[in-house]
Amino acid sequence: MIRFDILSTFPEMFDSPFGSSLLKKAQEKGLVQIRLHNIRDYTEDRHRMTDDAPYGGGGGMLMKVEPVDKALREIGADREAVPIILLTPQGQVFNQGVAEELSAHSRIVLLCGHYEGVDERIRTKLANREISIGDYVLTGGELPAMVLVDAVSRLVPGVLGNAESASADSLSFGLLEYPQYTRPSEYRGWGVPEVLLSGHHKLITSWRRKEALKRTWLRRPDLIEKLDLTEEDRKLLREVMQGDPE
Ligand SMILES: NC(=O)c1ccc(NC2CCCC2)nc1
Repeated sequence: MIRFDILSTFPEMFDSPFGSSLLKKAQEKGLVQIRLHNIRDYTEDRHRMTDDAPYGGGGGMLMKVEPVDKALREIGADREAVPIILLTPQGQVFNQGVAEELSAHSRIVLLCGHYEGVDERIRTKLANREISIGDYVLTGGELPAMVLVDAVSRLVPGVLGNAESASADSLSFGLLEYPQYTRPSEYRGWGVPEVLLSGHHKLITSWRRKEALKRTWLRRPDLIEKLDLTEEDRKLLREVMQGDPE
């Protein structure tokens, strides 16, 4: 069971991604709980302002610290034990390893910024982690929050059917996915590799491992260095590097 508290000025953005398919089922099964908090509900001025102009001038508006602080105190997130994550391009780059690490927590708080940025005190005094989903700038932290919730939730036991168990993810083993096929075995002259139709599980497993190594080596050689390859892997990789047509 994992509980996400998401602070946002646009909570309605989360309705559809969390209202369908696996994430909806996961909530119905009580495996994942997602609570949305509208930062605007924690403003105290008449205009319910959540942003203001930056000191020192310059264009754009910044997200104010008080409403975020009041929201955090309301949900009672103990800053020591709970990851309070600000989604920001300056953060630690999110990947499968970070998703695995976060899935071990029972509670995660996500702060979604907006406008040109957030008051620095949100970063230094309220959040205790910063995560980026990649090197690009978005209008808000909501989409990164959805990505994080999706990637972490699917690792919670029971969320994925035991068939597609998350542990079988190639990225969990640091490799890209091998080619996958389903019926029909022939379509418009496009066939399926014989080995997959052979029912020979040992051959299928090594074919898949080799294809994953080949694809990773060709597309993401940076991932290869991080692997602790078995002797069998090295043999397969040598064949791949020699352009073995197999
Ligand atoms: N790459 C990212 O994960 C990311 C996160 C937040 C963001 N924009 C937000 C940050 C504060 C104001 C808008 N842009 C990009």
